[in-house]
Amino acid sequence: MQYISTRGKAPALSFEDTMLTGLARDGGLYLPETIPTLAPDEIAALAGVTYEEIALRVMRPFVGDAFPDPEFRAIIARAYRGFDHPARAPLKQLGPNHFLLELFHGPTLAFKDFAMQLIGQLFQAALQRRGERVTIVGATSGDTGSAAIEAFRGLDNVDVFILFPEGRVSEVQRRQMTTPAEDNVHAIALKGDFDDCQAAVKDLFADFDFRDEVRLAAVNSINWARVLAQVVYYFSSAVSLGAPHRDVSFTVPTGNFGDIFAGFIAKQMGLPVADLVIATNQNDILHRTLVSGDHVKQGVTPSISPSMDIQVSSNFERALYYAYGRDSHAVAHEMQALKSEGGFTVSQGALDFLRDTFRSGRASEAETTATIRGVHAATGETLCPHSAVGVKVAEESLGAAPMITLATAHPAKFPDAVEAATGARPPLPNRMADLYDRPERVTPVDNDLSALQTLIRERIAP
Ligand SMILES: Cc1ncc(COP(=O)(O)O)c(C=O)c1O
Ligand SMILES: N[C@@H](CCOP(=O)(O)O)C(=O)O
Repeated sequence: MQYISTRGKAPALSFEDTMLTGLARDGGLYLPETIPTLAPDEIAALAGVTYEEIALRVMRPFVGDAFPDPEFRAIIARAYRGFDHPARAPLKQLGPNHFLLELFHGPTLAFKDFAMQLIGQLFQAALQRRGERVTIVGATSGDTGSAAIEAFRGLDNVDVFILFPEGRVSEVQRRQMTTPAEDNVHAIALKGDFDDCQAAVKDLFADFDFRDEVRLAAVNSINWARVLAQVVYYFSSAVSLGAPHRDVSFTVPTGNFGDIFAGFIAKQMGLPVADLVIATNQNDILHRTLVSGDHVKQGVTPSISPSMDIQVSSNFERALYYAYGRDSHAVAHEMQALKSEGGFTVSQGALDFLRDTFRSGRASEAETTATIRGVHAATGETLCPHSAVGVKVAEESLGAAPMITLATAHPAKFPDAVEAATGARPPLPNRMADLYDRPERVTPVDNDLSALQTLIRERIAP
C-alpha cells in the first residue's frame, strides 16, 4: 500500500514512512492510493468479536507488511489495555432510534486516545527497529495534546512538544498537559488561538532545514495513522446495530474534520452508512461551507466546547481531494487561497459531491447547554459540551436509519459547562483525583516561528 499527497507534489510513501512523517513535503496530507474494501460477509463477521480484533481486521489492509500480524495484534492489545470499559467504545441508547457512542473511556478521557495510544505503540516499534529518534510537534485545542503526551511520555526515541492556545483550554485539559513530569514532554502555551497553533506546526514542517535537522513528526490528524485508527469504531458500532444488513447514520462533533473523515473512509470501505452529519459549534465554517459553497475563515470565537474552536479544519483538505475528483492541482490552489486570501468558493461539482456525502448542522451556546440539561434530565446521561453539540444536531437529522452520535469527551473535562447546565460537577475518575494538586510545567511562547525553533533546539540538545 502506497500513500500519496493531496497536493500531488510529494513522493509516495509506505505506511510506516507516512506515519513517521505526518505531513507531506508539499504541504499536503497523505491518503492511501486506493481505499481497500471489506465485503459484506467480512463486515458481518465483525459482529460479536472484540474491539481489538475488529481493529486488526479493519486496519490490516492499510498497514500491509509494515507490521506483521502477530506484532500488529500485540501492539493493538497494548494500545487498548488501559481503557476502563471492556467494550472500549460502548453504545448507549438515548432514544428510540438514537445511540451514543462513548469514546471517552481511554486514559485521557477523549476519543483521541483511540488513535494516540495506538500510534504511540507503532512509533515506538518502528523507531526502535530503525534506531531513530524523532521530535513530535503537535497543536491542540485541548484533547489531542493530553492524549499525545500520555501516549509518548517517557519513551526513549521521542520528544513531544505540544502547542496549546493560552487561556483557551479547560483547566482539566491544561493540567493534563502540564503535570506530566517526564523530561521528554514539553507543554507550550502559545499566544493565539488553535488555528495559530496549527499554522505554526505546519510552518515548522515547511522549513525543510529545521524539519530534517530535528526530524519532525506530526501526531495531529494530519497524520494518516490517526485517521485510520479512528475508522475502527465506525465499524464496531455499526455492526453492533446490525450492519451490513442495516444502514446506520453518524453525527460527529467536528473541528479539525479528522473524526468525520474517518467515517467517510469507513463508508468507502463498504460500511453501509446512510448519513454522515457534521455537527459544529458557533465556529461553523464547515456548516457554512455546505450551505453556501463559500469556505471562508472568520476569527475563532471561544465557546463552551473549546476543543471544536477551529476555523481551519485540516482534514477538510482530504475531503476536497475526493470532491475535486482527485485533482491535486485544484486542491493545492484552494489551499493556497485559504492561506493567502482567507477562503475560496468551492466549485459546483465539488460542492455537489460534499452535499451528497455529508449533511451538517450547528449548535449555539444556548442550545448546547440546553441539550446537556435535557439529556441529563431525560436519560441520566451527562454529556460533555462537544457531545452535546453532536446530540443537538443529530436530533434534527434523525431518519429511518439508526443514528449514532459520537460522544467525544468525558464530561469531567469540562466541569464548568456541565455544572452550568445540570447544577452538578462531574467528578474525575479516581486515578485522576489529585490532578489539581500536581505541580504544573509550562512554557509560554509568542506566536513566532523562530522563537519556537530556538526553544525546540534548546530542549532536544543532548
Ligand atoms: C472533545 C472533542 N470533540 C470533537 C472534536 C472534533 O474532532 P475533529 O477535530 O476530528 O473534527 C475534538 C477535537 O478534535 C474534540 O477534542
Ligand atoms: N480538537 C483537537 C484539535 C486537533 O485535532 P487533531 O485531531 O487534528 O489532532 C484537540 O483537542 O486538540
